[in-house]
Amino acid sequence: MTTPEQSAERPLMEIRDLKVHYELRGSALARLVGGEGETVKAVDGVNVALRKGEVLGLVGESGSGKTTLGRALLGLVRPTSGHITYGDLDLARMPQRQLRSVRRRLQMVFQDPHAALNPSMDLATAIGHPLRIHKLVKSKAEARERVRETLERVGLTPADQFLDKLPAELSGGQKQRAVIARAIICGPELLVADEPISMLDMSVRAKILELMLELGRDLDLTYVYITHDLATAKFFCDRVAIMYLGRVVEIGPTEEIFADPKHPYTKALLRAVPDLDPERKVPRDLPRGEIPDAAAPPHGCSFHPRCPFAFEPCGWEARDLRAMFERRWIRLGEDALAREEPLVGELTEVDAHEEMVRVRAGGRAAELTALLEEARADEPDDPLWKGVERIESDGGAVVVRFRPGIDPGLLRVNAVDVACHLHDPNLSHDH
Ligand SMILES: Nc1ncnc2c1ncn2[C@@H]1O[C@H](COP(=O)(O)OP(=O)(O)OP(=O)(O)O)[C@@H](O)[C@H]1O
Repeated sequence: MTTPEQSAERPLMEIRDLKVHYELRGSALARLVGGEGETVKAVDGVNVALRKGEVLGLVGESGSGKTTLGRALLGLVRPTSGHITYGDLDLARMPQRQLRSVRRRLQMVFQDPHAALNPSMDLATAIGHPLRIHKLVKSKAEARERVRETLERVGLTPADQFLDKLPAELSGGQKQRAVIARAIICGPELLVADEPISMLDMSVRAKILELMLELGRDLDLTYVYITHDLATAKFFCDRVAIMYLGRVVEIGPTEEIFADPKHPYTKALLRAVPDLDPERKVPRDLPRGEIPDAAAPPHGCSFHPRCPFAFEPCGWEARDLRAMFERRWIRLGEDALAREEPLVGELTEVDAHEEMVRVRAGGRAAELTALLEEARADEPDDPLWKGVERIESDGGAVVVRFRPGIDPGLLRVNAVDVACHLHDPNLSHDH
């Protein structure tokens, strides 16, 4: 059965299995010894259908891939694979030359209005520029008239007083209004707004968002709003997509995401709101660990090393065991480190994505096994232990085997799609 929502009109844009991977060349030394560069998976398999007229928020910590995804939607970044269907076109595969003509309909509002405007160009020239590029006006006078109307629309009034101004003569809020004017002057359908208010004074932030909402209604715009700030996402967005390491981990109506977040990462982000420090990008109470490196994302669910609810299928690997020891030594101090580190020395060098780890214990296999059991007894609730299937001796070595990890896909729960095994009725767990 299709719900009214599903049977609604065709999406404005459909993003399917989109990947943007960057090849890093690697250090000179690594290349000399034949090593390969790393690949940063900035966007790693995103599926989203953008509905006409909606405001979709892309929310996540720094490095989660929001900007890369937003830029890919406008053809400003070449995807590695996947599709971006816009009308009958696939923007992911279009040659740059053809993309240029589509870009009139797809515009971006940047974070820094000071950098977005050429300091030596007056507003009439700067805002009118796209009209001339896309040959939408016949004369300078016509362009000036269109700019005048657009300035009125964005609240830079009386427009005549702004036409000949230079950016330096404007306040931050006025500059962002000018940037918005330039973005809407060619009649776009989609605006990707990347942190459009984060560099503005607190006093003008709400006014800019209100202006964008008003323009959205009047001009039938669709917005992708990129932010790490959940408070503004709650105010501004119809739907929110929570991103983590290049993937959408939860997406749904803003109201439901805020009232009943399903992914442990979304829950952790929401606990950090309201926030007294708007500059802080990483929620203080996020579970252990930093956001991992996008060049070597964790196995299975990328969030599992930080997730307090992680369980058997979440993607345990050798690195998690090493991280457990690092936490243990921070907790127990120098003495434990001096005593235990030589025993698990090889383990601390393990970096691979391995579902098993073999540590040559140099004749001390029994001691190492005992240490692992001691660590488990000390912190039995550490989710890592759910992932450890077996610890066994093999000759002089100790082998730790992990349960096989499964990559979580998006599952529908109420009105929300969430990529988390906790919500998969086919996987047994005790939460
Ligand atoms: N041109 C590039 N070359 C290599 N890596 C890149 C490039 N652009 C982005 N990345 C990497 O891709 C990942 C995602 O970056 P992106 O800027 O999209 O994230 P973000 O969520 O927008 O972060 P922020 O909020 O800090 O802008 C990061 O690890 C980043 O370092």
